[in-house]
Amino acid sequence: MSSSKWFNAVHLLVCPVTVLLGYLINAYGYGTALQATLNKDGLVNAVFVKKGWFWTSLVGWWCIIRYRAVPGATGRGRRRIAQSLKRYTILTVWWYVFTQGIWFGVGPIMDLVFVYTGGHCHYDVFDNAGHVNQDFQGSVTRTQRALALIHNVLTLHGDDQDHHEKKLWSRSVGSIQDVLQTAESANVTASAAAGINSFIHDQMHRWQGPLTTSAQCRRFGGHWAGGHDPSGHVFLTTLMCMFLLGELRVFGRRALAHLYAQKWHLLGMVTRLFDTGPLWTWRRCGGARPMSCGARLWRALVEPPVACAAALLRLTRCIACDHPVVVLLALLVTWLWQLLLTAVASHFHTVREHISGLLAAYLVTGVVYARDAAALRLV
Ligand SMILES: CCCCC/C=C\C/C=C\C/C=C\C/C=C\CCCC(=O)SCCNC(=O)CCNC(=O)[C@H](O)C(C)(C)COP(=O)(O)OP(=O)(O)OC[C@H]1O[C@@H](n2cnc3c(N)ncnc32)[C@H](O)[C@@H]1OP(=O)(O)O
Repeated sequence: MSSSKWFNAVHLLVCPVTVLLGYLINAYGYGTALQATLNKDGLVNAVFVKKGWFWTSLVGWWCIIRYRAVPGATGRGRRRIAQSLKRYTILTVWWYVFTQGIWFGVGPIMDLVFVYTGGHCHYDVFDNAGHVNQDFQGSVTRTQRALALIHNVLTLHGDDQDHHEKKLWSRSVGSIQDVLQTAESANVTASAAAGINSFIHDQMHRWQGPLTTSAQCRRFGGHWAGGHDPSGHVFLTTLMCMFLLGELRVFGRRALAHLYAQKWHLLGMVTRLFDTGPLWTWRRCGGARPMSCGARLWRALVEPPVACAAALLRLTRCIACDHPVVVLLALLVTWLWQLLLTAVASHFHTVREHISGLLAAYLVTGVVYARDAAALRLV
């Protein structure tokens, strides 16, 4: 099988296989340990994955420009960049309309599918036993944050309640206050729980509405539940992996050849990072002309971190400027790892919601790169 066919196979299969692997990990009972490493509010998810199209755009375009065809072939180089820009623009528009919004005031496709299949922004704060509903926000931190927000909105509109609502209003505010102060279950009876939930739901939709997208619902402390919710994470990680692998086809050979040609230079830069241990330096200070104790301590304890920082800076600059394909591959591995975690985290989404997120990204990127396959094969 030629390398081009291999690459084609990897490009087409890596995302579906990663999702399938996640399901197999769950099926064989190893999912719990992996799910424990998952943090919705963690740095990787909040800063990288959720803003992943920005990072993917940045690194992808830097590689496309850095590894563009040799200056001599300007016509072909310009044509390739124009083709990459066309593919990138299609995928960026698709990313936007599927996850961010179709138009001003119109939610993204993933939320429209959800709403039209019966989904809603719920406020089931208390369960039938009068405790805070565990499924309401999924974590204590998020629940506390959501309840504080609901409490502020109810307090702000306390005077807007008519006589009948006043009683419900004070009971709702009181119950939420109990939970916020004691972080335990409020003294809400089962019969009262449903009434309080429905009152909070109506108030939040009245004062903070319309809550018709997952972003608005999340922002105003609601729980996005009840419809078919295509997984935005599966969609986004698949779209990013398919884009990076697709463009790697354009410059991958040249980038990896350049990396291979400088392998010893890079290896030397990496080993120099570790060549600064204090004991190693202390031994070297012995030598023919033994140094004073103070001078040896300076050489052993102060110079090594400085030398290590300088070596790290040189290596970072070399990779970022001369071998950005290393950063692209690191991003690719990160997105695939996050895709695996999302597939393993069965409590976030059903399999069908994963599959709809996957297909939404996969079909568009498949068509975009299949259309350019002939041009890409010649690269
Ligand atoms: C044309 C120019 C050419 C030249 C370009 C040159 C250079 C380019 C340089 C720069 C680029 C400039 C322009 C490029 C164009 C565009 C730039 C893009 C800018 C951005 O990019 S600006 C980002 C704005 N956008 C946000 O700021 C985030 C908004 N948000 C979302 O867009 C969604 O969020 C999404 C889609 C990320 C996920 O959608 P979703 O929420 O539906 O996800 P899903 O339902 O699957 O997950 C259910 C729950 O499980 C949790 N979960 C699942 N898997 C998990 C895992 N593995 N680890 C931890 N938690 C996980 C989730 O965190 C979630 O929990 P929760 O939502 O409560 O956190």
